[in-house]
Amino acid sequence: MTSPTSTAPAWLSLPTPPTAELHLHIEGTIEADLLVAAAKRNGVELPSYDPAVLTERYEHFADLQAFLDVHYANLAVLRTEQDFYELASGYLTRAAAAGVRRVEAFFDPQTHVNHGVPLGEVIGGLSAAFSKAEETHGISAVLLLSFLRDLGAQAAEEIFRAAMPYREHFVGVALDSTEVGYPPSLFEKVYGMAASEGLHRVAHAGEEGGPDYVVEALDLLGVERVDHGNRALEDDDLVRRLAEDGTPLTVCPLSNVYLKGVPSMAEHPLPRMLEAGLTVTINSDDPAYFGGYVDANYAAVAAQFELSRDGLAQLAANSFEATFSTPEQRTQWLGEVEVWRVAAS
Ligand SMILES: Nc1ncnc2[nH]cnc12
Ligand SMILES: [Zn+2]
Repeated sequence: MTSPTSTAPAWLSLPTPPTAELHLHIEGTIEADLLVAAAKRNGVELPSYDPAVLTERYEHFADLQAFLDVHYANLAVLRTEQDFYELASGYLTRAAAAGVRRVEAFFDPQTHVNHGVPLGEVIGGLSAAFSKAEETHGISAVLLLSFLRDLGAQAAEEIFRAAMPYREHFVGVALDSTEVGYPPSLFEKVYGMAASEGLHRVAHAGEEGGPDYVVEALDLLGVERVDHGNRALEDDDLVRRLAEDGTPLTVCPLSNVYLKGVPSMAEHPLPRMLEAGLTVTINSDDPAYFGGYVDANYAAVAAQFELSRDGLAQLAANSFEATFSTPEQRTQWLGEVEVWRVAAS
């Protein structure tokens, strides 16, 4: 994997710009130490209890599905409200060190409910950590309830109804898991239900699915951001539309390399996205699996594409502009980016 080298410009040694993280699966932050500890205390079998053996597998995913198979198997270790609290607290501690000021994180309730964990324990643990993130870590943190597309539309509607008693604990809905074969059109009804509840809407599209998946997410689900969106580049009209509308893409560079969406960081479409005038944001997706947190993603693209400090500050500003936050919060964070940009010169 690409990492900053000794030939990197001096300003790269400065911390990552203050940033928002808008494409982060909270379950994808499960580091091997929590994985092993939770497995032991909950009596869940793992293929190994050696963190080095467990994480060695993460270097060799053939594609998205190969990752998801390992990821979902690992998540069987999470059983109690305390497990979810520790998961979220661990992430927030690492995110604060990586420069994150705002996180809008996905959680996949269906995974846990299907493991027999009550929904209230999942949401209780995550939201307990998130609601004190500002005080503890200086991070504004909110949740997006994500539907597993491969479980289908009916299951999505069921979990959505079940989550309504916890409505105040999440600000939007999302769509993730196996993409190809599960187009956004299947989820039009549940996204309509979410819109009626005043929830924000985002969806993974164009990670492995074609540009038609991105068009459907925009037209049928009414998404305000596209998660990944890489394959939108195959459709010039779509690229023009995304650029004109300023629709943010939550791009995950290291994830794309680890899951073979791109053959190498050198071939990542980020420069083409920027040239096309797309509103790109940088994110970590599942950082426990893909070589690092959001700072590692900034560092990887900065080193690979020799981004200027202004370029990095623009990516950070895009991330804050793309948040579901208040104008006052955005003004505050954009000011912090400007301070970073000037200090980095
Ligand atoms: N990159 C990704 N794409 C789709 N679903 C996911 N779930 C966790 N990470 C994912
Ligand atoms: Zn993702």
